[in-house]
Amino acid sequence: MPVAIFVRVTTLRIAVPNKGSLSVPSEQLLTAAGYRVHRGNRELMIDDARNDVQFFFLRPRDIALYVGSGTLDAGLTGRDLLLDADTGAEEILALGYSESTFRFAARPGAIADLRDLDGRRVATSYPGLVEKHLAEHGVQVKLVRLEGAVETSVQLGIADAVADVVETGTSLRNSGLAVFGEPILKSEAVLIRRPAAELTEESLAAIERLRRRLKGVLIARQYVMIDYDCPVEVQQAACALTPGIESPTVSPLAREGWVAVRSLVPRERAPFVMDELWEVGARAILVTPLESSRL
Ligand SMILES: Nc1ncnc2c1ncn2[C@@H]1O[C@H](COP(=O)(O)OP(=O)(O)OP(=O)(O)O)[C@@H](O)[C@H]1O
Ligand SMILES: O=P(O)(O)OC[C@H]1O[C@H](OP(=O)(O)OP(=O)(O)O)[C@H](O)[C@@H]1O
Ligand SMILES: [Mg+2]
Repeated sequence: MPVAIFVRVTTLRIAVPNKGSLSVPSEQLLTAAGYRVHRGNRELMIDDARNDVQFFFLRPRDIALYVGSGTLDAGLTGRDLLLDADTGAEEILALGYSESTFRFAARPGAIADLRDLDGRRVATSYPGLVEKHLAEHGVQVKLVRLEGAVETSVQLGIADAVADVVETGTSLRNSGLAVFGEPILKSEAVLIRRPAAELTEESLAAIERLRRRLKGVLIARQYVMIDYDCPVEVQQAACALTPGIESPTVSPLAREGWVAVRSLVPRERAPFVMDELWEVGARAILVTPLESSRL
């Protein structure tokens, strides 16, 4: 007797980093955006039926491959990994974490300029990115491909220079290396999707919804809501300090000659804006964090 197997067809299949520095902040961001993405038991896939999304937990380095080939619709990865894989997947939103630069480094004084690399051995885990950059500058090197701990390769004598991720610079310093030349790239976590031409209208709309949700959380993290009361005479000066993203909301107060103002201010500016508002005569100044937004 034939057995009917019910397979749910999801609108969106999304790749999420399963380890490394992208993994925890990616899960936190998706959770804050209302997705069920927490892996209680090292699951390889989570079916978030309520949002009509399936999440696949993959190595960060492989994510651009899955998305570029159309196996998955969207994913979270690093810009450097996306460009290294060069699969046709498109960056559609910068996510603001796992920030780094990608740079050349060598023993101090050994190599000063990109052109000095000609004919030398360069170690990297990002061969695609490095080859493309060097080709654009007409420089030919012997690439040494490594999985990680790239900085150690010069000390161990298998390379003359490295091209690697730099954040604080501690790894380079500990290996007795110094950067040279211009940064190859500024990287951070990014949301990527299949080339738009390959997506159905329904999938495109679902990815746009995902993008808007993630952006809403990022904006909520960057801004706080500020509320204050002020005399009508200083309203203009106060509003100039809190212009908001579009325009502040001004409402009349029961107290004659006073208004209440509500606006968004960048989180790190909030204490300074509060001081300045007080100086112009605003009172009852309150700051509240945002959980999410849709602007
Ligand atoms: N120290 C770091 N600071 C900021 N971003 C980093 C750092 N190391 C790696 N990244 C970024 O994290 C992303 C993922 O890189 P990768 O897969 O190498 O993860 P990882 O955090 O280095 O973990 P692992 O080395 O265990 O694989 C890349 O976009 C890379 O630029
Ligand atoms: O400038 P820093 O703050 O030192 O950070 C940069 C280092 O961090 C990452 O290394 P990771 O620990 O992931 O090891 P890996 O090189 O083996 O990936 C990256 O590959 C660099 O080596
Ligand atoms: Mg690493």
